[in-house]
Amino acid sequence: MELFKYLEQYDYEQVVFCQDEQSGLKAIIAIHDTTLGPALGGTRMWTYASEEDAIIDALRLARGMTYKNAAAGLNLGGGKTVIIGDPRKDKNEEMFRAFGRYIQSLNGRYITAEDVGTTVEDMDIIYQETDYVTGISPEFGSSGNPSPATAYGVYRGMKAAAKEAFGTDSLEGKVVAVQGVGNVAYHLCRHLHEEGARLIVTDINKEAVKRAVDDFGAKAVDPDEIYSVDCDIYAPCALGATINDETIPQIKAKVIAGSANNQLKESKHGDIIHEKGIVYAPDYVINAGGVINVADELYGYNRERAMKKVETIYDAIEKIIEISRRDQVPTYVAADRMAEERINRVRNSRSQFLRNEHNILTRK
Ligand SMILES: NC(=O)C1=CN([C@@H]2O[C@H](COP(=O)(O)OP(=O)(O)OC[C@H]3O[C@@H](n4cnc5c(N)ncnc54)[C@H](O)[C@@H]3O)[C@@H](O)[C@H]2O)C=CC1
Ligand SMILES: CC(C)CC(=O)C(=O)O
Repeated sequence: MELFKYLEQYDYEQVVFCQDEQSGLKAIIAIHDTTLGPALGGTRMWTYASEEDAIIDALRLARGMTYKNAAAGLNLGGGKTVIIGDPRKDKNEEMFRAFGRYIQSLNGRYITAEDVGTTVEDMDIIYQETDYVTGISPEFGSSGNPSPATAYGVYRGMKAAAKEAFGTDSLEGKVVAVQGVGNVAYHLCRHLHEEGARLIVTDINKEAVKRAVDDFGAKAVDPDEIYSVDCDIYAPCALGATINDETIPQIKAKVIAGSANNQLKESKHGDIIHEKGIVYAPDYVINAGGVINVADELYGYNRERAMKKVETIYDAIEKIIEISRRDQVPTYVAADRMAEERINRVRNSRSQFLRNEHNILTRK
């Protein structure tokens, strides 16, 4: 791939390749934009088919964080890490310590947290080497696992999208097809079950499926079947790019609302679902609960304050739907506009000669 051409196209600031032979660490830290503040975004550990796939994933996820943090009103920029490896087999303490030292070397330009394949325990190890990590154990005064907060935000955003599609935000009796019932979606299923929604679930991990079936009476289907099931709402909660040329013709849902990052394979897929009349809750707006929660740590964590802000994801989705209607654009375009307007306002108001050196990391 022509890396610099790609970096230029979306104006990335920095990419750091981290290698530690002894522990097996191979990681890519991508920092997209720090206009609003230090780049905050989680660390994903995954087995990629190629190094190029890993780089592209890191870059796409980092850019998504710039938009997510901006749209959520956080004073944070966008970044993300991917560690190449199998989270079930390749993790070790030295790897996360080595990674922590790389984060420390960036001096606060990048702050990490959990993502797919990493846990609170991994963040605790990183914390041995750097202060620039969130989502560590509550014993350290931190917010712990961000997934329940993410799930609550998705639940709130799903209700707002349902109101647009069905005329009511009640999810009682609605059929929700959930793809991937991992950390976030398990908690999402709990909220939906408590409200009386009916669940259809799938996962490549059989234990995760069994837990949702046992705990919430969900119906299980094979991974390939989830797109075509009869449902009101499709909730993509696994990996990205599941809204694409192959899946769109199969989807019967009137709402797409889930936690996965980068759900649209390409922008054109956002246009296609809009033309089909599907209400799409833009991924980085609806799944901002986790980052809102961990970002609160930077001011001294207060769960009540954090969750109050997570609740407002309902209003954010309502606002985006309103802009989409008013400007006759798909919801993903409306969300991008909202995020870009905020970044540009701040960028333009910054003087070259009066830089603010204030560091929001009060823990330092
Ligand atoms: N954990 C968090 O707080 C946040 C997570 N997200 C995003 O939400 C999504 C889920 O995150 P987590 O729940 O933390 O991850 P997770 O790893 O706990 O859950 C993902 C689940 O998807 C399953 N899966 C993977 N590929 C699949 C496929 N092709 N078909 C069906 N199931 C499949 C996995 O087996 C796993 O159970 C990810 O895209 C993540 O980036 C976004 C914001 C915050
Ligand atoms: C898991 C979060 C704390 C941050 C993040 O990386 C995300 O929202 O995707």
